[in-house]
Amino acid sequence: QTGSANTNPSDSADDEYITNVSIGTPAQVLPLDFDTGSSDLWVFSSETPKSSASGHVTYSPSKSSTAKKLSGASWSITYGDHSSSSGDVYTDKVTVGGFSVSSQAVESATKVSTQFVQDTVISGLLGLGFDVGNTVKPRAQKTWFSNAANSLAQPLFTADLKHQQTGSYNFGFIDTTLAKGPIGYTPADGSEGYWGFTATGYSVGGAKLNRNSITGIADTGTTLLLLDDDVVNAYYNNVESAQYDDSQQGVVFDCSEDLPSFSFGVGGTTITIPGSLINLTPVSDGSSTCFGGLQSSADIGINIFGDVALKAALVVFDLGNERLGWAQK
Ligand SMILES: O=C(CNCCc1c[nH]c2ccccc12)Nc1scc(-c2ccccc2)c1C(=O)NCc1ccccc1
Repeated sequence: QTGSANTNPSDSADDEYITNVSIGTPAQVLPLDFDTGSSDLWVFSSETPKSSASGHVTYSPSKSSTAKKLSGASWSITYGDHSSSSGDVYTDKVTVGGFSVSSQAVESATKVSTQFVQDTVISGLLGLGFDVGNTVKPRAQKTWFSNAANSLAQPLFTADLKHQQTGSYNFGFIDTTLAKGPIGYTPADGSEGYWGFTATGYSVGGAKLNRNSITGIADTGTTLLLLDDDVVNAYYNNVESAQYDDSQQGVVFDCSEDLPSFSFGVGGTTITIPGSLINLTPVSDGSSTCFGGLQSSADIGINIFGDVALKAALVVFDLGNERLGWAQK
């Protein structure tokens, strides 16, 4: 058994990726942000204040014959950017890419922060992190993938995110035709709920990889590639017009710059992010100043290989073998 779902960038900056999910009977289709950096499946619902839910597709458990209230359960999540949501919990049938989980915890939002209220292209998140990261109390719930894993042909999924094109999340199989290079595997550390791993070194502009390892997480729910200052400086020292912009809270440069590539070693293979993927977007419409896709992780305390890095690879999230696979695209 397998599943395969298309995923699309939400806007011209590839800020997030939208995947349609069917919940309940009859199916209610919601656009969700699949997030390997968290472990809750939460949605805008009939219980979300009308003013907050305006413009969003919502889930109505009362309209689903298979919905059941999970009595006494609640959830509350806050992300590093201080966005947050909370609410109560139902179980219902959830289908992703043609594969169904009959009794999935669907976390209904009774409160959502402004950031999510304004982000009307998504109706919530589908966490693909490890179950230990789930916020439901008094008993943590399993992610959709964790519930599906034992019935899938293989207990793994792949992410194939693309710049301004349709990509895919595949469950239970690896479509190697999506990759150009071999898959390099490395152990995954799920103890914090994230898909943690260590890159063995990095290089700028196609030079030979150094041996400075980088430990971080593979996070489809974060837009940027967030790394230590010494790595970020080594990269932008090659970009003539690069400078830190206080108002933008990041490094910006002339949009006309020919950016160098950034490579990292993982599982015996090398993943190269073309410079074009690091030129993320103009700081505002029509501006000739662009915002970098590589930024500092200094004030975060964790390195995040977000969408900017993931777009360069086919990434295998292999729960069965507790490992991550990376292949150049
Ligand atoms: O939370 C996730 C994955 N889900 C994101 C869902 C989401 C959070 N706003 C959203 C808004 C829209 C859609 C999805 C999301 N990843 C991790 S691990 C550590 C941090 C972190 C910890 C401390 C400080 C900073 C980050 C984050 C983080 O906050 N990333 C988002 C971000 C990272 C940097 C800048 C902005 C956001």
